[in-house]
Amino acid sequence: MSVGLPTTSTSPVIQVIDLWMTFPGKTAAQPIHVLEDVHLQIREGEFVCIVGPSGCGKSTLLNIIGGFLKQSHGSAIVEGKPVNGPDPGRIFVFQENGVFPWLTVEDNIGFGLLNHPEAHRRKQVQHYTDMVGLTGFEKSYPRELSGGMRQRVEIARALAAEARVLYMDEPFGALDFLTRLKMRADLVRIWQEERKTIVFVTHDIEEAVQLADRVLVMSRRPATVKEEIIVDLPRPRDLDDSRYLSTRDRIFEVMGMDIKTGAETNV
Ligand SMILES: Nc1ncnc2c1ncn2[C@@H]1O[C@H](COP(=O)(O)OP(=O)(O)OP(=O)(O)O)[C@@H](O)[C@H]1O
Repeated sequence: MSVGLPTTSTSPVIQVIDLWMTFPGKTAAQPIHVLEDVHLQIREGEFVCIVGPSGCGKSTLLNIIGGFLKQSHGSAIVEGKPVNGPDPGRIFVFQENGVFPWLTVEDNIGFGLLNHPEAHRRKQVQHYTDMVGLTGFEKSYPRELSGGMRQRVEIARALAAEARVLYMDEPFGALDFLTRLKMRADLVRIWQEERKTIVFVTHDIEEAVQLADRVLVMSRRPATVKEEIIVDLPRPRDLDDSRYLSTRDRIFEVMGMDIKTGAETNV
């Protein structure tokens, strides 16, 4: 399925055309076909979540768009050019352990600005430290912070480095439930202030509906984009709103899961 842009959109910042990915298996006769015929477009400033069954290839797709893996076939075009390796303007935020343990919060956040004038660096660091709610912790080391605070450091570091695109792979996956809820709300606020393009991979369908402009639902492996669901709801989203709940239920349905029991259905 080809998924695209709302009709009012400008040209896409990310474009994936007929993308296939196969990993060599343990033997040449058993290659692992992961992605097949993936097409997608993401416009500047859009917040897109990718969901799908475990092991279907979500991280693989993100790693190809991010320049860490080379596809077997097809094109990944970002900011008008074929992806040919990572780019400092497009930053990954992973589940955990992305911060440098030997640097303080402020040095972590300012890490991408080492070549910039000191005054600019300090201003950026303070601005993003405040934005992610870490004011007062500038001199702390990561070991002195909670998991949620460490994720805030990572997000602030990406923003301070003036990333235009954020690739987020289960960034809140290691956090407890309440911290996840808080981080989601904060990420929405930050995205509304910054309007970066965000591509966010998650297992969590509720998280996707809470965050995204569009949710891309992938099929089982070899995966393609099975359906795109537009989440046209005002933010911050009311998790009891019937439209929120019906969007969530639709994604469960597309994924072939029974919302009440978690059992797979025959979709
Ligand atoms: N470098 C690799 N070499 C061989 N196989 C790989 C490699 N990377 C991923 N795979 C395989 O590709 C498939 C897709 O993996 P991927 O991590 O992209 O899925 P995912 O949807 O992100 O998974 P999850 O939801 O569990 O995080 C898996 O079967 C995995 O074992």
